[in-house]
Amino acid sequence: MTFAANDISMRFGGFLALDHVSIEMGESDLVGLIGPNGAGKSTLFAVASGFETASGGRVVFKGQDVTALSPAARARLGLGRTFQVPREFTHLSVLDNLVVAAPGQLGERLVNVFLRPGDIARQRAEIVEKAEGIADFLNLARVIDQPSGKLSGGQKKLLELGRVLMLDPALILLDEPFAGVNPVLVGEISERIGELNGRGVGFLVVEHNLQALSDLVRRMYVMDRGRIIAEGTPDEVLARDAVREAYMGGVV
Ligand SMILES: Nc1ncnc2c1ncn2[C@@H]1O[C@H](COP(=O)(O)OP(=O)(O)OP(=O)(O)O)[C@@H](O)[C@H]1O
Repeated sequence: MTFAANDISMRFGGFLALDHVSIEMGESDLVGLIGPNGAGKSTLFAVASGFETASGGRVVFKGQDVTALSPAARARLGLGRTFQVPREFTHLSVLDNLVVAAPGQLGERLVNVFLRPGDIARQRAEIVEKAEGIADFLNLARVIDQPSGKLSGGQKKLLELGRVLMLDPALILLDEPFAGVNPVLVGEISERIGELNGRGVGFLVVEHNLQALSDLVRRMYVMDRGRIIAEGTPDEVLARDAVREAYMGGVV
């Protein structure tokens, strides 16, 4: 087991956004998380990645209790996330957006700028090379010098994925990778996720495009009103009455 959210509750005032939610993922798992608006998916992501502290429960990653760790500390352990609305620096180029996402850069500490300029240059060259490799893999090489604000919606999603890949993650929490993306790029993003998964990267994917998600993942959790209401293969889960009812009274 690589990742587990155990018995997570999240209370906002009198409102219980997460009600004893548990999910588990094995190594290199590829799992979906679906549910109607307001079900609690984003809140669960926020708790899993450390952006919110749950009212109860534990988050375990690679056998370690990470419940009290910051998002950055979790990222250093290999737990990465993307956001529903991409958070790239729009005025920076694609390359620079990837470069600044690399963790632990020597040049961040002023003392190193004076004492270790050679090391900084070497590290920078390595990071640029890694960023170029990732841009190639994501089919962003053509636009690598463009300001990222000029990218299409789908390219921004790819860049967001690229920024997480700079962390060498073992597990990526992907928040709506297909939202606002044209169908051709949906296919391309799915392919890249599949390839990364084949190389051992695990994914938990929140997505409203149930067709594209069903084609991608092996297993799905369904949330409704703060609870997990179903778990299984996409076909199993989408056939269940409770799931169909949760979605607009039966129209999935
Ligand atoms: N910081 C907060 N303060 C108060 N209520 C919150 C907060 N964050 C989320 N909620 C509430 O918790 C519930 C779950 O929200 P959440 O965003 O997790 O749902 P979701 O499943 O991700 O929905 P969507 O698919 O629309 O993104 C909602 O009713 C939301 O209003």
